[in-house]
Amino acid sequence: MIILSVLIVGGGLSGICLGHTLEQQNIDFKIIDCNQNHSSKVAAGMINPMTFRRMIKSWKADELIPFLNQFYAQVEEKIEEKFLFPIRLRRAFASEHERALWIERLNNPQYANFVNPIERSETTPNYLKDNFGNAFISTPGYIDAKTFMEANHRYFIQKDCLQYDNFDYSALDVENKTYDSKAYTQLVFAEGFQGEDNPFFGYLPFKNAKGEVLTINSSDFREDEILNRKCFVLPTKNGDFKLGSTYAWDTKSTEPTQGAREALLERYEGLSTAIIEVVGHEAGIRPTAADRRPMLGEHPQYKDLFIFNGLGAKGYMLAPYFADAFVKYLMGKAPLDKEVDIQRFYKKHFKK
Ligand SMILES: Cc1cc2nc3c(=O)[nH]c(=O)nc-3n(C[C@H](O)[C@H](O)[C@H](O)COP(=O)(O)OP(=O)(O)OC[C@H]3O[C@@H](n4cnc5c(N)ncnc54)[C@H](O)[C@@H]3O)c2cc1C
Repeated sequence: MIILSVLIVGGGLSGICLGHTLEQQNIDFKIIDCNQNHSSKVAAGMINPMTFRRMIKSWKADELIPFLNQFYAQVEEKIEEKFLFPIRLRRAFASEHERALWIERLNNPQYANFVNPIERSETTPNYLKDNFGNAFISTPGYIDAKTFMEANHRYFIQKDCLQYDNFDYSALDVENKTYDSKAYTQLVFAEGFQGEDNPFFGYLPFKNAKGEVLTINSSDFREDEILNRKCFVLPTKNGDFKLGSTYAWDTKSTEPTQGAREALLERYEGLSTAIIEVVGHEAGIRPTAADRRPMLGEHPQYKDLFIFNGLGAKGYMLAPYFADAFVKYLMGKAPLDKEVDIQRFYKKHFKK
């Protein structure tokens, strides 16, 4: 039997999903988190299985969706908190071309789980600027990110599996596998965008993307659907709505900006006529790899030193599935998918 004691640095979505997966396998673990989250907590938490640009399924959607449905339902039951809200996603087509692609997907059985017939005007909200038609995407809905984070932190703190602290690299002895003089068997860095400053993994091609989201009020919006075209309007359990989101690269600032606020409101004006009031504005940074695939795996020189990062813009969709794959890999049960394994970057950075 393998006895592991895993130290996880970072208690965002990645650290939490790893924690639950390790707990399921009866593996001892501890999460250290500095309690300053700038991604998982501000995320809209939308699960969107389509990539609209080319109107295709997003990467691995067929495997990820059933997995996350089961995973989040189990976590909700375990921690006694509801955070996954099933709701449909209405796509307002951006062009005739997009509408035509949608009709092609409707005739393709491989898309049967995700696409639905084009909506009639009677079922379309009157506030939608509906130039090319619209249709629903079947999705599990959205995760209320703040509830998810707070409830999971409470759960792991109460189990003594999470402590708030800044990870001190100078207290790490990678040769003897100790941190702060305490032994671990494996160490996983799940630090989100701050991973690019990690002294062991900072060489990886991070291409982090800042994102901003507004919280808005409106008495007009339907509360039973997410609306999407160039921006999204997502109802929350508190009765307000999230309007998001922007992308900006090459910045480490987590401050909201006037420019992003204006950009979101301009996109909103192209989507809907409903009167809105802005009541909040948040920013965060999506930890993203240059090739937009997760970055998972072991350091090429230091054994038992791992990274779990790069979940990008669809973390809530990817994390459950890849936490499971990663724990199997830690236990020596299965190799990592080559597309996510950081070995894909070794050649460039390390000679044999
Ligand atoms: C505006 C915005 C909107 C988004 N919308 C969606 C969406 O709708 N759907 C979706 O699926 N995804 C969305 N995402 C993406 C999603 O939020 C990310 O993929 C995911 O949160 C990444 O989680 P993570 O745990 O890897 O990183 P993080 O959430 O950044 O967590 C890393 C954690 O590590 C801790 N940490 C870092 N360094 C240290 C250290 N040295 N010591 C101790 N602790 C440390 C930090 O405090 C933090 O808590 C969005 C992101 C943003 C910014």
